[in-house]
Amino acid sequence: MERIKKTFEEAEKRGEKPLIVYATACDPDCKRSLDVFKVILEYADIVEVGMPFSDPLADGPTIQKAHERALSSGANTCRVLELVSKLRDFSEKPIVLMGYYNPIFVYGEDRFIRDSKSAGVDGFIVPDLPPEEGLDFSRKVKSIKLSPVFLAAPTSTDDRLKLIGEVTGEFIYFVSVTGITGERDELAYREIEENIKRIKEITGKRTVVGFGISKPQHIKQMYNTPDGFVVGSAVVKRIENWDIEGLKELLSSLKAATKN
Ligand SMILES: O=P(O)(O)OC[C@@H](O)[C@@H](O)c1c[nH]c2ccccc12
Repeated sequence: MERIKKTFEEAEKRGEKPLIVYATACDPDCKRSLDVFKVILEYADIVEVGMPFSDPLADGPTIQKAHERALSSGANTCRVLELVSKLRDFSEKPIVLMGYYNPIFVYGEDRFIRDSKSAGVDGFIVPDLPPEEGLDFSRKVKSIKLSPVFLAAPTSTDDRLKLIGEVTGEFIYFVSVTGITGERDELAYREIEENIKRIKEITGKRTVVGFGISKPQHIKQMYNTPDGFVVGSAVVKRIENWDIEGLKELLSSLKAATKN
């Protein structure tokens, strides 16, 4: 939890908001993925590493294909954790693992949490683990000072947000749309800001926004309210095209937008 907290606090002091960058681990394979994440770490404040899974139900076509590429290159939980520990060798930035529950269950929940901690993971996003079912997971993760990250959606009721606030760790992830991951031209800025205000009032937790963000203007249009911005599909698209220069340009323009 420490690295994440420190990142938010330091960004706040600098008058910035953390840029959280998602990519799928081992896309297109574990070796090249290490190089991709090294590039990402030059720009991102927090890195979100996706664990490849055959049925990523919250993901749109761009990220689905990334999961497929990674799986066909032989990715599995051990290799994802190996990748994280290699990243840890040269960066102290927070690393949050995004993984569906099934592979975690198969690996063994306790073993997974323990091995993630040794690899240098700071937090977990498990999109198919609702807060009601995530109490145990949350307790275990918090007890070793890591951060469970729960999702809130535009449809979350006040009661549900209260529960989400209790089980989540350092921050909440507000999903900007009721739908799947993927780039969007425009976002419902005012509605997003109203929802995030409501979430922060009810839970007292920092709240970041993701789903659909792919341009600096998206961040600028709602700069004041969220505590951080997540970008995924736009990044994964550059990886799919193996356009590393394009990836650097994208990340540098997005990072610039997170500075006030
Ligand atoms: O791809 P987008 O629309 O930029 O959204 C971020 C998202 O990719 C990343 O946070 C993520 C990837 N898979 C997820 C599943 C659930 C929640 C979040 C995610």
